[in-house]
Amino acid sequence: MTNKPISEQFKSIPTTAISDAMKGMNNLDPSIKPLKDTYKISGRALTVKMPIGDNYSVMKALDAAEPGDIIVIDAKGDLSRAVAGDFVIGMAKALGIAGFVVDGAIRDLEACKALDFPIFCKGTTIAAGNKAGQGEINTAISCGGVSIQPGDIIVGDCDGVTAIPFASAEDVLAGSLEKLQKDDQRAASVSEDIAAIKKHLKEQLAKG
Ligand SMILES: O=C([O-])CC(=O)C(=O)O
Repeated sequence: MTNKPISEQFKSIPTTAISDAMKGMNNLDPSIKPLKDTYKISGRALTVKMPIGDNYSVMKALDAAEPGDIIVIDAKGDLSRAVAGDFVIGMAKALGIAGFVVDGAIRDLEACKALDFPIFCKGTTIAAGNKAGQGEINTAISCGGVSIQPGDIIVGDCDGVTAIPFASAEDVLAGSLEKLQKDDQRAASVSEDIAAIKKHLKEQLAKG
């Protein structure tokens, strides 16, 4: 047994195994991708709901965040205004925030990559957001087509981002570990043995 918080126990598990354990139900839209393939995040969601183009509430989120939180932003899929650039991301990194997941865009791509802070987003843009004072933090949001509650567990890697409702985290963890073990057994059962591969394919095709 481990004493690690459950949100950290997902860090070594690929999103694909977590997705399989949840039957693919809570994966964010695949257009939300890491800026670098090496990024892997796992932590509790601090949610942000912002009107298109107004990133005031992202500042509120930075102010409220605890180290290890993942800022998950419902930016309504807008790609015309950035929710953050290298200045905001630099502050997030210094505060110990574990990552940004955005249904929208960031800017200052080169500088953001140089900060080596895990950002998962739909794209990049040039224009900054306004800070008009609207938006909410820590309320239920929809990000990338998935409902996310504050405190849900967010896991992201090179394949994308998935959200685990906190109440089902123990079950999903057990299901993901079981799936990983099955995947290993399946791979070992065929290895590079052509006869074993043919047998496996025959069994799969017989199910069709
Ligand atoms: O301040 C902003 O809203 C976006 C920005 O340019 C930065 O974070 O560098």
